[in-house]
Amino acid sequence: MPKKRRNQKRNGQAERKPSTFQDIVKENVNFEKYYKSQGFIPDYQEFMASLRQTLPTTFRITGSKAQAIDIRNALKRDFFPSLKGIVWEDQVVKEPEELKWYPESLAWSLNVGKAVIRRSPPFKKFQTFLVYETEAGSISRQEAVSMIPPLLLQVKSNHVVLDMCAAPGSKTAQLIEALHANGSTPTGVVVANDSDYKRSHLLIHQVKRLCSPCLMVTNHDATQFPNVVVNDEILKFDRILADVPCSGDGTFRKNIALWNTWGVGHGLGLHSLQLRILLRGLQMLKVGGRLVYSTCSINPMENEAVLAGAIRHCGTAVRIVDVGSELPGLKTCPGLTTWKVMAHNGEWITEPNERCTASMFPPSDEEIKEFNLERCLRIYPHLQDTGGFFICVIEKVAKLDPDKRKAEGSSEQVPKKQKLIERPDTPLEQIIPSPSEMPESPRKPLPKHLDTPTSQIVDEVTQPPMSPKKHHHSHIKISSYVASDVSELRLNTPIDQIKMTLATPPTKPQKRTEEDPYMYLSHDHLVIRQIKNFYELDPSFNLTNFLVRNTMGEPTRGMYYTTPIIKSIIIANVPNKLHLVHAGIRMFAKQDTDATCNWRIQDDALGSIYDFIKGRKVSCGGIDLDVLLKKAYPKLEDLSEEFRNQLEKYSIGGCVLEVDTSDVPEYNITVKMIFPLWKGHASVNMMVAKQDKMALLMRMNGGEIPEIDVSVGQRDKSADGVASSSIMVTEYQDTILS
Ligand SMILES: C[S@@+](CC[C@H](N)C(=O)[O-])C[C@H]1O[C@@H](n2cnc3c(N)ncnc32)[C@H](O)[C@@H]1O
Repeated sequence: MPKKRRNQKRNGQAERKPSTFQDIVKENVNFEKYYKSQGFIPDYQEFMASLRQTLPTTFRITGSKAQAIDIRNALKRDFFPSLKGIVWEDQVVKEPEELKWYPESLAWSLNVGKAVIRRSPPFKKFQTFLVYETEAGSISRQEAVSMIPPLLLQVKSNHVVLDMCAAPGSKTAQLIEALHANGSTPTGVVVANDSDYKRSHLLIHQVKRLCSPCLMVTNHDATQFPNVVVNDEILKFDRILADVPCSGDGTFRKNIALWNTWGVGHGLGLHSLQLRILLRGLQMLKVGGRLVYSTCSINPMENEAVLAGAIRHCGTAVRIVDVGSELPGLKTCPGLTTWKVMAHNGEWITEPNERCTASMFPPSDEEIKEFNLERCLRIYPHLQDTGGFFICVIEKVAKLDPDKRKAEGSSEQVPKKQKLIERPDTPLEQIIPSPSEMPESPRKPLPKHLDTPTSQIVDEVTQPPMSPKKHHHSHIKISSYVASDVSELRLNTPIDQIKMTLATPPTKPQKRTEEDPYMYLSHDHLVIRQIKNFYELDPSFNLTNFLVRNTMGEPTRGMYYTTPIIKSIIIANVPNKLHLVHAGIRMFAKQDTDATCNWRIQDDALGSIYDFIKGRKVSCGGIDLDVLLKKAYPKLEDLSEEFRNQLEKYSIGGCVLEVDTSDVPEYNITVKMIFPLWKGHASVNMMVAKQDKMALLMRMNGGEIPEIDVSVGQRDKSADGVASSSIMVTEYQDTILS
C-alpha cells in the first residue's frame, strides 16, 4: 500500500505541519459541519469564538480544610487587594475570580497574560507564592470543569471508591480529599486505576503529596477490572468515577493541535470502549451507590449515546440523578435526548451500518421518557469561560437483573443476550463486542492527545520521564519533580513543550515492572515493639497494619502503613487477582544514629499516627518555629528556654513537635501544626521537606520571601543521616532567583 503523503487532504482540509502552535489556523471544516448541523449548541457563534480564546488558568487549594482556609485567607488578604485595578498596556488587567460553584471559595480562575505576570511586581509575587504552595502540595492547578465530577460523587469518609480511569490523578486527589474531609482517618478507601502503566506511576507521584494511607493504585483495563474479594465476598463500590478516555473535543482551547486533527471517527471509535467501561462500573457499583460518568468531549456519541446504551442494558436498576441544584452557580445545558449520527465518511445516517452500531443512535420516544437523559450536564466553553465537558450522575437502585426490563415491560428492543446481569464476572464481551471486534475501534493506541485532556498533556510534558525501575514507585522523592510543577504554574508552559508531547508517537503496550511484595509484619515484631515503647503508642493503635516492601519481610530502611480495609484487600487479592502498583504510606524511616530507637516518623505519615502518640511530644510557638524553619540544625541554645527545657527531658531520637503560632499574630496562621523533629545531643532538626518549609515561611511572612540565616549549618553528629530534609540555604536562594 502506498504511504500516505504528508500533505494529503484529511478532515476536509489540507493537513499541514505547522512549525509552532501559533501557526495553527483555528478552523476545522468537519468539526463545524458536525456541530453546526447538530443544532444543539446554544449561541453557536459565541461558542466558536470562545473555542478560539486561550483558556484561563484555574487552581484549587488542597489539603486539610483548616489549612486550605488559612491559605485562601492569605490569598485574599496578602495578594488579591494588590492585584486590583492594575493597568497593563492601557488595559485594566483582570484580577483572579472565584469559581462560584466550588465549595468554600477554594478554587480560583486567573486570566492574565504571561507578560503581565513576569513584569508586574504584584502578579510576580502572587505567582511565586503559587509556585511554592504548589511545590508543597497545597495548591493544585486543574481545569475548572475537571473539578466537577468528584464534587458530584459526594464521597464520605467510609466510602469504598473506585476511580476507573484515574491517571494522571487530578480527580483522584479530590476524591482522597473528600474521604479525609472530616479530619479523622477514614475507614474507606480510594482505588485509583489506569490501564496505562506509566501513567499509573505518574498518578502516584501526583497524589502522594496528599499523604493518604487510604489510597491504592491499580493497573488494569477498566472493562475487565477484576472482582475484588474481601471477607469471601465480592467488594462492591459505594462510589465510582468513570472519567473515560475520550476524543477531548471540549479541549480545543488548550489542545490547539485538535484544530488540525479532529475527525468524526474519533468519537465513533471510542463509543464502544466507553460503554464497556461504564457497564463494568455499573456491575461493580453497590445498590444505593453513585457513579459519575464524565468526558471532556461534547460529542453525543461519547456521552448521551453511551448513557442510553448502558440504561438499555441495565433497565430500571439504574437511574440518572437530577443534580442540577447540587452546585449552585454552575451554568450547564441539559443532556440531549436526540442527535444526528454522522458516519465515518462524513455522511449523515439514520440506520446502523457495519461500522456504526445501534447504540450510537438516539433513543426511541418511549426510551426518552424513561431514560431522563436531559438530567445529564453539558458544559460549553462560552457558558462560563471554561473548557467543554459532559457529566452524568447515575444511581444504582437495584441489583442488575437480566429479566427486569422485560418484567416491567419497559423495552422490547434489547436482545436478551445483551442484558447486563449482576454477576460481576460476566465478561463484557458477551454483552458488547470488545473494541478490537468493533469496526473503527482504536486498533492501535490513540494518539496521546485523544485520551489525555490538555492539562494532563502539559503535566506529562513537564514531568521527567519515569524510569520503570524497581522500587521506583515507593521511594521516589516528590522533590525531584519540583521543577516540573514550577513550570506548570508559571502559566506559560512553552508551546514547543506541548508540541513535543503531541508529536510523541502513540505508546506501545507497556510492560509492567515486577512489583515488590507487600509483606505485613507481626504486631510482635521487635522493631514494632521498640517503636511502640519509644513513642508510647496508645494501646488502641492497631499494630498489625505495618508492612515492608521486600522479599525478606524485614524492616530494613522503611516501614509502610495501610488502613485495615487496604490490608484486607491486599491479603485476599494481591498479587494473584489485583495488579497493585501502590498502597499505603511510608510511616517510619531508619536512621543511622546511636538513638535507643532509630526509627523516625515520616512527615507524610504523622497525621495518621499523631493521635496515638503519647510520648516524646514537645511544643513551641511562632518564634521558635521561625528559627527551626530558617536554620539548618539550630543549636538548643538558639531556642527559647521553655522549648529547650522540654527537649532536654528526652534522649536523642524522634519527637513530635506541636506548634501554635498565636504568640505571633502577624503570621496569620490559625491552624495548629504538627511536625516530626529529630533531637540530637546539642541540636534539633525539623524533618520536613524544604519546599514545605519554604511555603510555610512565605505564608507566615505575608508572601514575602524571607531572609534566611546563612551563617548557621554546623552539623551535629547525633543528627547524622537526617540531613536530607534540612533546609539547604543556597538551594533555596537558587530556586528563588531562577
Ligand atoms: C480522561 S483521562 C483520565 C483523567 C483523570 N481522571 C484525571 O482527572 O486526572 C483517561 C484515562 O483513561 C486511561 N484509559 C484508557 N483506556 C483505559 C481502559 N480501558 N481502562 C482503564 N483506563 C483507561 C488513560 O490512560 C487515561 O489516563
